Amino acid sequence: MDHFLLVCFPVQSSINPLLNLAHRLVHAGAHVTFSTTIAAHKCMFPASSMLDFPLNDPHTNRLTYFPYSDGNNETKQSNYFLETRDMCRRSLRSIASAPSIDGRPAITFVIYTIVIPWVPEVAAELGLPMALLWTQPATIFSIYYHYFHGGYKELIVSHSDDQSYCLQFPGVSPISIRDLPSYLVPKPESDKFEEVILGLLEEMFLNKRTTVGVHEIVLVNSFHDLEHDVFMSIDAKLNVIPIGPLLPSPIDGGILPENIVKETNDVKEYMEFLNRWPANSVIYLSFGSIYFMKKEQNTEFSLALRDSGRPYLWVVRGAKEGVEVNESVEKGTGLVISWCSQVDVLSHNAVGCFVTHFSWNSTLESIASGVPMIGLPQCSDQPTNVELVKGTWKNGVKAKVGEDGVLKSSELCKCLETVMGDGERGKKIRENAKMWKEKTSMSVMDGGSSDLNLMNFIKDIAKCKPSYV
Ligand SMILES: O=c1ccn([C@@H]2O[C@H](COP(=O)(O)OP(=O)(O)O[C@H]3O[C@H](CO)[C@@H](O)[C@H](O)[C@H]3O)[C@@H](O)[C@H]2O)c(=O)[nH]1
Repeated sequence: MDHFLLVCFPVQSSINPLLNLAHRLVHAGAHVTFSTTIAAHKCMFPASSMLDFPLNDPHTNRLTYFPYSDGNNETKQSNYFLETRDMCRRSLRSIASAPSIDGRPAITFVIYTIVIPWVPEVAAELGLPMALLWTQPATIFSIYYHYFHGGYKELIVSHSDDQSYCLQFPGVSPISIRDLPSYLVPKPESDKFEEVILGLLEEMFLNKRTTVGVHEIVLVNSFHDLEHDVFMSIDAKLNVIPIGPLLPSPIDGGILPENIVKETNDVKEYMEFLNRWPANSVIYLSFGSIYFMKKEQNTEFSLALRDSGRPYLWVVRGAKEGVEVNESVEKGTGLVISWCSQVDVLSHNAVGCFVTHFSWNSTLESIASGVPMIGLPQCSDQPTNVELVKGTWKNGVKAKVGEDGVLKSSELCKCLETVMGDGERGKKIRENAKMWKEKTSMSVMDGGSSDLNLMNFIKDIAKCKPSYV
């Protein structure tokens, strides 16, 4: 049986799906070593010290946590993009090339998440086969792929004055330039952060030694029915395999380690809050693990929540600027918390709507729970994801943001009424959400398309001759 080394970019949105994949591989009988930075590892296991490496999972003897060092072992804020690359590479090489890890066989296969292109370099140096875990929709993969390989870059640049210009990517509904992943949209002023990310993506898509470059295996956190046309249109030699959704929940009886974001709330408090409300009545607001909404936006949210008259659970990370403790909170109809187990919240039947920024894990988790969405995309893949929700899956709406970039309370109230109210559109959206929930569970059940794909991937690794649906 193979021993997989799973390597992760140190953010919640990469750790959650990769950790779920680790559990699935273990469930299938494989050995797994899970590796992220030491700083992120310490957040996952606050009680352990550096001397604990490698750390065995308490629930299975086939899963080990063995972090790599990026030279900054105390904070996950390090600049892990460029400066620390050599350090990461050296540290990972010593893990990947160890003759055995804690008495287990040596590593035989490497799986890595996006924006860490030095991982496939290490795997290639050591002669280890590898796969990329793409943690965004297949649609986004296809768009980037054709941007770098199919002449779309030139097309976008030549139409940079007209962001309503429509592009047709294979398998993707026509999409205007403004709705593309934000890193691809030409901007009047350069944005250093976006340029760095785009550079890393370009490296990954063009480097012949990486998975995407040598046309090996790309595992996607999505499922066949959700993005059927895209999966059918992607070049077969790429071996793009849907195995999702990879949701942050234990599947082998184990308990997942704590979230890397340290802010935690008393689980009992918010679950008890949800228990008090009837089915589909509560608005849940949360914006992932990276973005902070500005004060003006939180003020508008506070007003909308008060005016909507509906109960709500609102996750506000960090300072609660602009979050007004209004009447609703005093009356006990609203709860503002710093963090929650989102999958548990979304699968609670009291939750009737998710106000989100359409990051991919949140979107998939909402789809899997059958919860309709309202959203205000911020950047990255989010502007494209919202088009899929609104136009293709029809299980949510995009809120209209004002010219100052703020979603006004009146507009949010309108969206809430559309999605949660008695109108025909809301009914249709809720029906679609339910339909996608069923399709999701069919894809991951024993014998479902994602389940079969993962099992075939595991079986075929040795043969290197995959056959997937
Ligand atoms: O209170 C909370 C808030 C979040 N989460 C979890 O944290 C993860 C957050 O991931 P995601 O929803 O994808 O949000 P971001 O952290 O914003 O995701 C980044 O990474 C994603 C995957 O690459 C991209 O789609 C996004 O655009 C990018 O912002 C999810 O699994 C959530 O369930 C919780 O458990 N509790």
